[in-house]
Parts: sequence; structure tokens; C-alpha cells
Amino acid sequence: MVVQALTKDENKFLLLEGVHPSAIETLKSAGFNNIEYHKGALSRSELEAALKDARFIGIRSRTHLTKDIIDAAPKLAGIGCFCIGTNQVELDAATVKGIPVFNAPFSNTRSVAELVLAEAILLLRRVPEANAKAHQGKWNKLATGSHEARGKNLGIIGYGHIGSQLSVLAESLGMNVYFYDIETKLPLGNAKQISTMKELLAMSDIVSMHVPENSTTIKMIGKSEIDMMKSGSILINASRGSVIDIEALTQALENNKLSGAAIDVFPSEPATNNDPFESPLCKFDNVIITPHIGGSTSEAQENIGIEVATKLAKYSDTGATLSAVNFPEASLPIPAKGSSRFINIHHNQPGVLTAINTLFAEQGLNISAQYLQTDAKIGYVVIDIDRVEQNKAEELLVKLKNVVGTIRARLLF
Ligand SMILES: NC(=O)c1ccc[n+]([C@@H]2O[C@H](COP(=O)([O-])OP(=O)(O)OC[C@H]3O[C@@H](n4cnc5c(N)ncnc54)[C@H](O)[C@@H]3O)[C@@H](O)[C@H]2O)c1
Ligand SMILES: O=C(O)CC[C@@H](O)C(=O)O
Repeated sequence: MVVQALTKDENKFLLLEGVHPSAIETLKSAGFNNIEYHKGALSRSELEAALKDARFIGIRSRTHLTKDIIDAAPKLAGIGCFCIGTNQVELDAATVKGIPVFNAPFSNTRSVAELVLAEAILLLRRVPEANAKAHQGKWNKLATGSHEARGKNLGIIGYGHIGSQLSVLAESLGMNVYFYDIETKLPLGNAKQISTMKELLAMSDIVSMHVPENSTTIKMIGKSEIDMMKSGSILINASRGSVIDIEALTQALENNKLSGAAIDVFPSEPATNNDPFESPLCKFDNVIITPHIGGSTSEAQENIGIEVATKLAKYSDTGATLSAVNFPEASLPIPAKGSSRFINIHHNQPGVLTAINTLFAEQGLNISAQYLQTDAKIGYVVIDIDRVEQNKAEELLVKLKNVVGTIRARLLF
């Protein structure tokens, strides 16, 4: 159990993977100056060392925060994923330690959709091969196998934020959009939801993956799924590297079953830009390979920096957990002037709230506002009282942390 009543300077923010400088500016303007910044991901031992005194960590997709690493971070109170995906964090491990995880669910949506559409057009026109040949001094002026996007069937797997944005952009080019999703989704424009992935694969000229990484999506496109696709069709993946079986894709390209592919994400990605990258796909001129840059535009990264840093700063300042992906969500007002705010994060078991309220009642303290949010695993309670002396507040904090079931407690004002 951890007790915190820290000054802003005692809150160390560890920012990795070159998150946009807008994150630093946002934290500094919120009064947080204790920031350790790294351009790349850290090795495991470096990460563990840097996490010994960090209260907040900001990562992108390359840093894997496993249970072991989370458990070995004694002060860690909040995690910011400066991206959409949160699969790189063991969310359950963070939850049971009372650590909310925040992300930026929309800030790079448009960037990914634009890149995918551009790749679809380039592959339909066989530009990657023509470009590779021209770089080798070969003039290959051909119309064979080159097609317009207009009138082609685009099959989107995963019709969430990115899939649906892509749908709108593709329709503006005159493409026919079909999608498959495990949920029933509102089709935008003239898009049509298809009830099985098999059917979608069979009818699409281009298949684009936009699902999260989870147990249902690992290798969801393997040999048998590629066999179901149209001969000469195109496969695009800008979701997660685990979603496509790279070996099966390699075979399909060798057999000319597919006319091309665009792959932005890989089962194993280099930790930094200085580390080597290898893939069996490197040998194909008709595969566009990009280093996980679907969301890497200045616009997206700047917005993500501001969005996630703001969420971490707000959590530290007020306890607000709105839009945390693993935690009960509480949107909290700044407490009234002259209040003290206590926070208790506990296992969601009977009796904890009663014990907390009894504790304040026994001290003769009037609770002016109380916010409680729970989920299946944890309870999150925020208590505002009329401001008490520092000694009294610290005494109360110790008692609050001793309430049976408590994971962590902190005093904000
Ligand atoms: N390449 C990049 O730089 C980049 C950038 C942003 C996001 N991403 C990845 O793209 C993914 C999608 O992003 P999003 O914002 O659209 O997510 P989202 O959560 O809005 O949408 C995901 C959709 O996939 C559906 N889905 C889940 N499991 C499925 C399954 N087994 N079969 C079919 N559909 C399924 C969901 O119902 C949902 O509609 C993210 O999880 C992230 O991993 C990559
Ligand atoms: O910036 C990154 O490393 C990840 C980008 C993308 O995959 C996301 O999940 O938003």
C-alpha cells in the first residue's frame, strides 16, 4: 500500500519514446517540472531503474509495461499511453495496483485513415514496384495490373474510429465500402456491414485491418483467410503486428495470390530507430513497409502530447479519471476553496465505503462532497471535507490507508 501527499516537484514524470514536446509544455504549464525525457524506449533494466522514483510514466507502443515491471515500480500512480493502443500495458496488473491508464483514443485516427487510403491507391496503381524499378534505372511504363480506386470494393475489418473514418474518405473516391465488425455498427454513408469475415474477404479488392490487439484478433488473418481473398487483391495492416500471420502473407505474395500489401505494424518492432529491422516482407517490391508511422504526423503527435499529459496532470491535481481505460471514471470538479480532498482506491468488496464514512464521522468531520465510482474490481472514492490542519490531514490519511481493502490512498489538498 502506498500513501502519497506530495508536492508537484515530488511527482516525477518519466516520458519515453520521444513523445511530442507538447507533453512537456503541458506538464510544465500545470506546474510539473520534474520530468525525465527519453527519445527512445528503455531496456528492461534501464526502465526498472527509471521507474524506482517515477509517479507517472508516458509511453507509446514500444514500451511493454508487464506485471513484473508495474509491480517493481513502488511509486507509480498513473500511466499515459501517448497513442490509441493500450495492449502494451498489462491493464489488469495496473488496475489491481490502483494505477489508472490513460490514452488518446482519437487524436491520430485521421492520420492512420489518410495513410491507408494513400497506400490503397498506390498499390492499385502498382506504384511501389514502378518506383523501385525507376530507382534502379529501369523505365517500366505499363498499364497492366494498374487500376483506379473508383468502383473497387474496400473491405474494412474493425469499423471503429479509424475504420469508419477510412470508410468516409474511401467513399469520397467512389469506392464501395463494406465492413466486418463483431459489434453492430452504424454504417456511414453507403457503407454496408457484412455478417461474416469470410464473406467480406471474398468480395473485397482491398482488405484493411483496423482491430485492436486482443485474444480474438491474434493472427486473425492467416493462410485460410488469405485463401478466401480474391486473387490479385491487396491486404493492408496498420492496426497491430500480431493480427496478420506474416509467414502466410509472405507465401501469398510469393504465389502471387495477392498483388500487394501495405504493412505498418510488425509482430516484433525495433525498440529505437537505431536498432535493426528485419522482415521476410523486405524482399517484395509490391509491399509498402512503414515503421509503425500510421499515427505519426505532427498534427496527431502534438494533439496526443497535450491530451494525455493533460489527463495525467488532472489525475495528479484533482483525482479525475475520466477516460481511463482500466479504471472507474470520475469527472471531478476542483474542490471548493477551503476544502481538503482525500482519495481512496480499494478492492471492490463490501464494507469499505461504510468504514471510510465511519472514519470521517468519528473524527467529527463533515463530508461536503463525495464521489464514488466502482467497476468489477475496484472502487474509487473521492472525499472533500472542510480544510483541516496539515497534521490532522496526515493523521486521517494514515487511517484512510488502513481501512481494510484499501489499495492506495492520497491527500490532495
Ligand atoms: N499504425 C498506427 O500507428 C496506429 C495508430 C492508431 C491506432 N492503431 C491501432 O488501430 C487499432 C484500431 O484503432 P481504432 O481507434 O479504430 O479502435 P476502435 O476501438 O475505435 O475500433 C476497433 C474496432 O474493432 C472491432 N473489433 C474488435 N475485435 C474485433 C474482431 N475480432 N473482429 C472484428 N472487429 C473487431 C471493435 O468492435 C471496434 O469497432 C488500435 O487498437 C491500434 O492498435 C494503429
Ligand atoms: O505512436 C505509437 O508508437 C503508436 C501509434 C499507434 O499504434 C497507436 O496505437 O496509437
